[in-house]
Amino acid sequence: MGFIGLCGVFVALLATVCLLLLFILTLCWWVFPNQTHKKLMKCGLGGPTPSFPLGNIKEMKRAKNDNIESSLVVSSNNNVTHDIHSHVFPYFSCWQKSHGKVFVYWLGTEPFLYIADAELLKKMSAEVMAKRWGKPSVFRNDRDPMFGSGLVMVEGNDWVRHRHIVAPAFNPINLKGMANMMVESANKMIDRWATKIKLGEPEIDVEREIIATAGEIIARTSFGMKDDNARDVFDKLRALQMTLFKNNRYVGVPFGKYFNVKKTLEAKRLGREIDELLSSIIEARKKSPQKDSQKDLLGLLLQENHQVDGRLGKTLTTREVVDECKTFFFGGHETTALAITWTLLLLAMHEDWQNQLREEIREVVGNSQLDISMLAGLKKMKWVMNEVLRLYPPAPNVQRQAREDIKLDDLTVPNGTNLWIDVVAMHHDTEIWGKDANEFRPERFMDDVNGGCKHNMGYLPFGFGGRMCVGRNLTFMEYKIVLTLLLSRFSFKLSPSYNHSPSIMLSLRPTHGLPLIVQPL
Ligand code: HEM
Repeated sequence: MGFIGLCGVFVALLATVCLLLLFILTLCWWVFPNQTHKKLMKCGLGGPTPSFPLGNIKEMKRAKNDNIESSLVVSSNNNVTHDIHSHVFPYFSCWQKSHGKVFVYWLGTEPFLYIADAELLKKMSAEVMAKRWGKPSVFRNDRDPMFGSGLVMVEGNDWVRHRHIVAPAFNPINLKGMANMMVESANKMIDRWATKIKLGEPEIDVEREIIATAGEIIARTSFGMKDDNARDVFDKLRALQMTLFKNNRYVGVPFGKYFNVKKTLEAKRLGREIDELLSSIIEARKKSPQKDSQKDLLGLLLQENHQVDGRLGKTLTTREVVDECKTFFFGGHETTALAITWTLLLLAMHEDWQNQLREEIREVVGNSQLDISMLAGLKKMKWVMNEVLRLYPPAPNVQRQAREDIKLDDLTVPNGTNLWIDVVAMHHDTEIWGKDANEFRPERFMDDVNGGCKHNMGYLPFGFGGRMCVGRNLTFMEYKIVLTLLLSRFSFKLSPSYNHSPSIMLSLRPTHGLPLIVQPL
């Protein structure tokens, strides 16, 4: 065969490969997603019309940008409103008006079943056990540098294995050993604030301060912060979070990651460096003669791993332990910090509750040193926490992906369907909470763990079913320790410069920080 003949064969081969690729992409981006969409529409569901390749992202971004600069102040008494759903999820709130509490919308080429209906969720979780749920592949890929194959993202039997090893580390007896680390980090922050106040600067951005402190606490409780390697990991984890979430994102859009190649590559580099540093910390720990005396989560994971070593399917590899450490950091610090931050906003607005909590602290702790056994006595503080997590849930949504067809009465959710559960909408729904759903009333939790909600799936700050948050005991402890120390030293007032504009950046946070006027007692 001559040169021209060879070229012809090569061109024909290339054309075949291109056609095949085009065929596969058409199937993945158009045919399969539209089949799912049609099946859901046949069950009577509606939703906004998508366009290719962005789906409904354009409308979502437009609505979000319109809201970001606006503030939710009720002008009469300069008070803020807690009716935040239409502000943080303006697109969902708008689509709910036309399509109800369950509808289909699209992120890029991925249809999502939107759910703000507690009853439907109850039926689904009764039908599908934790192990049989998946997590949307688009989010698993997008958040790979943060969570890898950590507990938040793993599925099936791997999830069961990880959960069996990770959950015992968070039992209250193990957590006791971490209380001192929390007290030390909180006291460092308190000293910083006291110095600022002495210098005549009583206005403090408590959000920034508390996120930094909670980051330090989670790093210390997860993998220790004794050496430079650990500090380096901590700095890089924070940088990774900024890189991933300050970036304009196009999740679900074909090649969306590459719209900002620089940021994507930076995230990959940081992810790689963090993995290497954490691996070296873990290997050093395994060889350390004092490894059993280190009471952080990593020490407990390695012990747990060691105890069951040899039994099939019950151990984590070093790679998996790395991913769990990252998962604790990303899943645990900002969520807890935001629970404390929103609490300080609400206490600054409700001086009566600030005083009630201070009184309770006086009764329970008195002049003694704060001891972990006292925390259970802080009952009103628990009601306040529950109410804050209802009004401002740091984890504002939960996602799932069906791994099989799910049949519920008239609705069939096809295998592969992504689900988006809108926790903010459910927590503010007057149909299940009553007319005062948007008011701060901690006493609703006095005699009822569900806060008087008419539906037991209407309150989901820590998720639901077997995948319920594994770190919630750690949060309860940290919340009570930090708040007790803060309320014992300072009083809080809202600064006139506060602009109430909650927004979603993975978690639900105050867009412009939380400046408070802090005074020593
Ligand atoms: C206020 C604080 C917190 C909130 C609001 C929160 C919220 C949640 C929610 C909603 C889920 C369920 C996600 C889903 O079903 O897809 C979850 C799961 C999880 N959380 Fe938390 N979390 C908090 C604190 C923590 C802490 C302190 C840690 C660890 C240090 C942690 C680690 C995890 C892990 C590993 C999972 C995955 C559990 C599983 O899938 O089996 N969280 N969290």
